[in-house]
Amino acid sequence: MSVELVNVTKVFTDHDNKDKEFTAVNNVNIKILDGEMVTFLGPSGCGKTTTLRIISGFENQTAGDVFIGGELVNDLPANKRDTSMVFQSYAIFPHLSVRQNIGFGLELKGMKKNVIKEETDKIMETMGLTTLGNRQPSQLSGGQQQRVALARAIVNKPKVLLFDEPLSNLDAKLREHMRTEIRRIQKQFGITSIYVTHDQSEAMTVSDRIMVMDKGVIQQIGTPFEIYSRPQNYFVADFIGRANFIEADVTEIGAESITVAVDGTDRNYPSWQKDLKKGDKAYIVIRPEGLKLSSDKTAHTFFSAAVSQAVYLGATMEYELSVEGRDKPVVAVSHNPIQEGFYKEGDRVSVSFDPVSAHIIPR
Ligand SMILES: Nc1ncnc2c1ncn2[C@@H]1O[C@H](COP(=O)(O)OP(=O)(O)OP(=O)(O)O)[C@@H](O)[C@H]1O
Repeated sequence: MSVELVNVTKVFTDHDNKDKEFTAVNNVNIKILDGEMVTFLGPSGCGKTTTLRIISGFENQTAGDVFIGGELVNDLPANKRDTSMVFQSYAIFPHLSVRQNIGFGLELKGMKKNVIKEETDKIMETMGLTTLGNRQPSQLSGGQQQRVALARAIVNKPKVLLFDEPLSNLDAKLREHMRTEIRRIQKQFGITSIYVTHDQSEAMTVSDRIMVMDKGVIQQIGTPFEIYSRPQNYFVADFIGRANFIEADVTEIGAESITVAVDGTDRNYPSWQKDLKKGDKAYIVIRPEGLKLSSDKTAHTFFSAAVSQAVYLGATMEYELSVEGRDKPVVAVSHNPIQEGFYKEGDRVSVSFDPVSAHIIPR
């Protein structure tokens, strides 16, 4: 079932000072398609949880409309919206067994005992909980508890699943495992899902599309590829992953490429933010893995640099490079250091990159 927000705004008023207002969500517009999984991503306080709570009905918007399955739900209370929320604190009942926890919602609905058993068995099998049915929550690991919470949400067959930072209480390894699990189950059931996180790699793993927010405002909505490789603006490029920003000026815009000049030298790039016009100030955004290092001084280079830090991480080698005339160091990552060679602190290197790895944004 689709979920649509039209011009949704939330203004909080300070309890002690009624004149003081704070806009937590500012004119948000998004349509989430049936069966799609969309993540709201952004720094703490950007308004992602408030937006989710507005969809669930736990919070009322100040202005704008919320549609679920094409139906206007502004005046529908949370329990009538056919959404189900999975929280970071699992909110499973400590005094009920796993099986009772999962079947709880079905019992509330007054379903027959044998149907409840059937439905509960099915979901427990899908979620790998079959052998844990009689355990109490206190006898479960964090990951198992989270799986019970998820099973309990899914067994009710909600039209929309809402996830509020569901994995933030788990350790790193379990988080990685659970996010692929959540994605697998979401796809299997085809449930429209909205997921809130401040963890980028979690967002990249679980999402069809990501909505990046800052200060209540949408910065970009796009696939993980678009968000990472084709950021709309400086905020998105800087917030998602790591990026190097090279100051440039737009000298020409063609059908297939943009020409920008760095220190007076023109070069063409195939990918750019389409609001840019000739004469605009721009940044070339280049991710650390897009940079190629070489010790060959005669190689075609973008700039030459000195290695100021070299960190070996096993799978990758990370470099911090200092470039004359630049205050900020340039960051480069080699994903195959054994083949590409190791550089050590103090080495001089030539730095180049393929224009396809770069993206041009407004400055
Ligand atoms: N009930 C409230 N009254 C006043 N201000 C609120 C209320 N709830 C949230 N806010 C403010 O609205 C802003 C957005 O909050 P929200 O919880 O949506 O952010 P978030 O992006 O989910 O952040 P986090 O990742 O820290 O949870 C914050 O500045 C928060 O302090």
